[in-house]
Amino acid sequence: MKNVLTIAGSDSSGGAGIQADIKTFAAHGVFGLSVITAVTAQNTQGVFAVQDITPDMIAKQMDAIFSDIDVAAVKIGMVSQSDSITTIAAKLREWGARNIVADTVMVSSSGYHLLNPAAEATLVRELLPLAAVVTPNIPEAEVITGRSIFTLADMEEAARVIFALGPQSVLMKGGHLEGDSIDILFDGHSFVYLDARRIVTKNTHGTGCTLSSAIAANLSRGLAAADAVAAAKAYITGAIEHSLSMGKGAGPTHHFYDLYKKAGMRCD
Ligand SMILES: Nc1ncnc2c1ncn2[C@@H]1O[C@H](COP(=O)(O)OP(=O)(O)O)[C@@H](O)[C@H]1O
Ligand SMILES: Cc1ncc(COP(=O)(O)O)c(N)n1
Repeated sequence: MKNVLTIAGSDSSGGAGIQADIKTFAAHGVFGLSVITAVTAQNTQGVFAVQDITPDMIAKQMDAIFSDIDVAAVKIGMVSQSDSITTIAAKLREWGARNIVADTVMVSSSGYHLLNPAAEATLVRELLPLAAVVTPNIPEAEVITGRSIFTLADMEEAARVIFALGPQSVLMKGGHLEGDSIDILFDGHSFVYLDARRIVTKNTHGTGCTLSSAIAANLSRGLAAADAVAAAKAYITGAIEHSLSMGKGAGPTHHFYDLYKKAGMRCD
C-alpha cells in the first residue's frame, strides 16, 4: 500500500484539514500519515481559535516519518507562520520528498485568516518551487499574482503567472466564480479544462482540502499529473454531490457514499 502524508492543520469539526485529508486517503486506498501544523477550534459555522504547533515539533514529526517510512506523496495544507513554512520546505528538501501537492490555504471559507498575511510571500517563495501541483483558489491566486480574476481568461493568465513561480503545474480552481465549477490545469505548455456542473449546496466545507489530497493519493499511485487531477476532480464532485447537512453552517463533503450505498445505508 502507498503511504501518503498530509502536512496541515486539524479541524475539530472533521470537514477540512487533516481530518478531510485522512478520509480522502482512506477512500483512495492509500495509507494516511500526518504532520499537524496547528490545532483549530472550528465547526461548520467558523474558526474560533488556532494554536500553532512549534516549528521544532513540526520538524520532529517529519523526521519521525521520513526516517522510517517510504512516503509516496505529500499534500501540504494549512501552515500559518513563516518559520513553520521554512522548516517544512527545508525538511521536504532534506528528505527528498516526491509528488508534493501544495494547497495554498490562506483564508477559510468562513473568513478566518489561516495563513498569517505576513507569511504569504514565504509560502510562495518556499513551497511553490517544491510542488508537482499547486492548487490555488481564486482569492488565493489574486493574492499571489496581485491581479483580480473575473473570467476564465483571467484564470489562465493567473495560472501562467503562478507557474512562473516554480511549480511543475498549476491547478487554478474556479469554485469561486459564477456558473459551472471549472478548474484549469496548466503545465507550462497547455491548458486542460476540468468542467463540472455547479452543485447547489451550502455544504462545501473542506472541498479544497479534499481535492488536493485526492490529487496526492492519485500521484502516489503513479498517475501523471493530468490524470491525477482529472480523477480528483471527479472525486470532489461526487463528494460535494453527497455532502452532509451537519451542524448549523457549511457541512462537510462525503467520502464514503459508494460504500454506504453498497451496504444499503442512507448516505445523505
Ligand atoms: N458548488 C460546487 N459544485 C461543484 N464543484 C464545486 C463547487 N464548489 C467548489 N467546487 C469544486 O471544488 C474544488 C475546490 O473548490 P474551490 O471552492 O475553488 O476551492 P477552495 O475549497 O480552496 O476554496 C474545485 O474543483 C471546485 O471547482
Ligand atoms: C485546518 C483547516 N485547514 C483548511 C481549511 C480550509 O477549508 P475551507 O476553505 O473549506 O474552510 C480549514 N477550514 N481548516
